[in-house]
Amino acid sequence: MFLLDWFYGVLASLGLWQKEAKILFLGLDNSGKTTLLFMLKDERLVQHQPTQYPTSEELSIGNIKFKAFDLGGHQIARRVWKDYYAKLISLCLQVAIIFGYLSSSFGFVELSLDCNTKFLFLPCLVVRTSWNLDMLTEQVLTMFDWIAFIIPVDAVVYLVDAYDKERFAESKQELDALLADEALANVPFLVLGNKIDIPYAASEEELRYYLGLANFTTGKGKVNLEDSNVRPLEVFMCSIVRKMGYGEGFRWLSQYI
Ligand SMILES: Nc1nc2c(ncn2[C@@H]2O[C@H](COP(=O)(O)OP(=O)(O)OP(=O)(O)O)[C@@H](O)[C@H]2O)c(=O)[nH]1
Ligand SMILES: [Mg+2]
Repeated sequence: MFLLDWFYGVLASLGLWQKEAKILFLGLDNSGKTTLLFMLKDERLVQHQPTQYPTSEELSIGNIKFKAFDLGGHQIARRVWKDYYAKLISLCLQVAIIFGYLSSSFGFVELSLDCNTKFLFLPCLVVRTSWNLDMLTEQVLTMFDWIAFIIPVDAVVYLVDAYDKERFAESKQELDALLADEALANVPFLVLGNKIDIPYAASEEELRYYLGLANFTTGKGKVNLEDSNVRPLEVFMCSIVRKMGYGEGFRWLSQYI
């Protein structure tokens, strides 16, 4: 009961109570994505190795669902960011191959189709002879993973290490690419300037300036953007290790999810 109250408290305080959301945590390596994910999950500070593979955490109690995807921020991981919000074509191929495998396994192709159509199913027949049951199971599981991933993204939380000024240009480049991507058009962006506990970390104004967001943020507090066709975008400064700042950011974000 205590645990339930606690979870309810954390999610309610972040404005995520009774919401079902898919949120991507993006940002350069070392910006604090995994630290934030686990802070939200366990309210504990844990030292993590750099994330090598995409991970997701789902907090679900009653009708609260909050699924966060941490895709890692190093160079190679960044290449798959796009995959995780636009895997539709690959998924269609995957479904076609599995359908082909199953239909050819049941003799459907041999029995009911004419010669020309059978030719189209040739790749499926090749797959059938080269796959075993384990491979099929693996493909089906992968397919379910992908289905989870292509469910449209509700929000992006983009983390920036506010102390690492030398990497602001690199971070801006990645952020610009995300903001320009059609697949994420109109998706709300919460930009978190993290690590403000470190002396000489950038101020909010500096960060807005270096990320080129000075004239693009849409306003803190309750701002109704429903009819304006403007993407909600705002910068909040935070320190995950001190548990400060990101709560306001999530509360702001929750009004657009
Ligand atoms: N001082 C300070 N350090 C932080 C803060 N948040 C995270 N860190 C540290 O920053 C480092 C990187 O944190 P991670 O959460 O692993 O970063 P990441 O974005 O997941 O990095 P990749 O997995 O490589 O993409 C760790 O040493 C954290 O302890 C913060 O608020 N303040
Ligand atoms: Mg990580």
